[in-house]
Amino acid sequence: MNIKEIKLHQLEMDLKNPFTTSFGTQSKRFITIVEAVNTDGLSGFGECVAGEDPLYSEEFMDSALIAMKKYFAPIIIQNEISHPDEVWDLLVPFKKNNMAKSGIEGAVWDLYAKENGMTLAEAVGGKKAEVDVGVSLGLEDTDELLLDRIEEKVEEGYKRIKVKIKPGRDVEMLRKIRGKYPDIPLMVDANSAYTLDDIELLKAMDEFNLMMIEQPLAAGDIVDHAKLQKAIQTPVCLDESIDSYQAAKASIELGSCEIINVKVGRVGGITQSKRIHDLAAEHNIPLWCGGMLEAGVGRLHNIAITTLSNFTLPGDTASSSRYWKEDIITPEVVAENGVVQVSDQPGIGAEVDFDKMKQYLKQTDVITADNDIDMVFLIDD
Ligand SMILES: O=C(O)CCC(=O)C1=CC=C[C@@H](O)[C@@H]1C(=O)O
Ligand SMILES: [Mg+2]
Repeated sequence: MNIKEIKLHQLEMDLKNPFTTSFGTQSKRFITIVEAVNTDGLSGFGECVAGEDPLYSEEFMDSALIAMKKYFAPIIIQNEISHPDEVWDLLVPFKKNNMAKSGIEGAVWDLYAKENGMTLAEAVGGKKAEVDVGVSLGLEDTDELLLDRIEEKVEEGYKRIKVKIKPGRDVEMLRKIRGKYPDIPLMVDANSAYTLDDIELLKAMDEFNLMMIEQPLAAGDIVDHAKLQKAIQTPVCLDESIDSYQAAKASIELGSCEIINVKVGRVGGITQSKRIHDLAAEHNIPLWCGGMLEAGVGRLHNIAITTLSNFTLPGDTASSSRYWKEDIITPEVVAENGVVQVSDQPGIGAEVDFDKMKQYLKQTDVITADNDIDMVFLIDD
């Protein structure tokens, strides 16, 4: 592959509806679209999913942008790459910054697939022609408003409903949901809002026949998650805790979860997602692909990874129109009856539409071979 420049398109996009979790409410996304251009002028696209503030994880948009600009983009341009799996090895001396790494790596994956006339799904080794999707609903001011939202999404045919919970908005809210919808595939996501002191409350959720409870305890608490999983029947699913292959391995060995939510950005990209996929498959731990309120590029990457066989549970890859008045890709992602068709076009399978993107674009930085890797340390070969 001959990558001659990397462009970092910085977007500010209004969400159609504010999204509330146990750690706060957001109504905008600041997203960087990474464009890797080869010497023939062909472009591959990735998306950096870092949050606006370091609340979901330690990474945030400004830190990720600096990491991409200062380190990761120049390194990718200045090194020979024959396959995108090599990106991880080139970046491995740099600790964490996984969402920044993944944004860059994603663009290289898309470019690689396009250079080889393959879909991104084929390039990652996926076989499915369509994937099942669910929907993730934020907290609403009242349970009644949440029930309205659920009704809408059930009617749209999503394959599972995920609702956010936090202390004070949990058991009673779930009782109302189950009262109205005794049988829908339902799961909850706590975004680390509880501790083991809440074990009786978490046990009480067993009565709701939930598909899983996602990330009830702190990200670093894989030991406590193992204790919790032994005490409750509801499968624990880890999200924030799984920030690497090693974290996945430790969590599986300790019995900290029965399900893993793979977010490509959180684990450092597609190559690491595949490693976690294979490890989980060996241990019969089912996966699903979590969302980060992505624009179209990230959404298509998520669809591609979901085509791997052990992504057996519906992911968060809902229709573009659930999030945006207008997405930046043509065609947009459309879920019909909870199913998204995987595009048969090369790479991510849709065009990044610069005309549409213009309305959101704040700035584009271009990194070329002339950009030095501005480091104090020298890295040994
Ligand atoms: O993209 C989606 O629809 C999923 C949104 C979602 O649930 C999340 C997005 C970003 C950070 C978190 O709040 C959260 C999650 O924890 O999964
Ligand atoms: Mg989550």
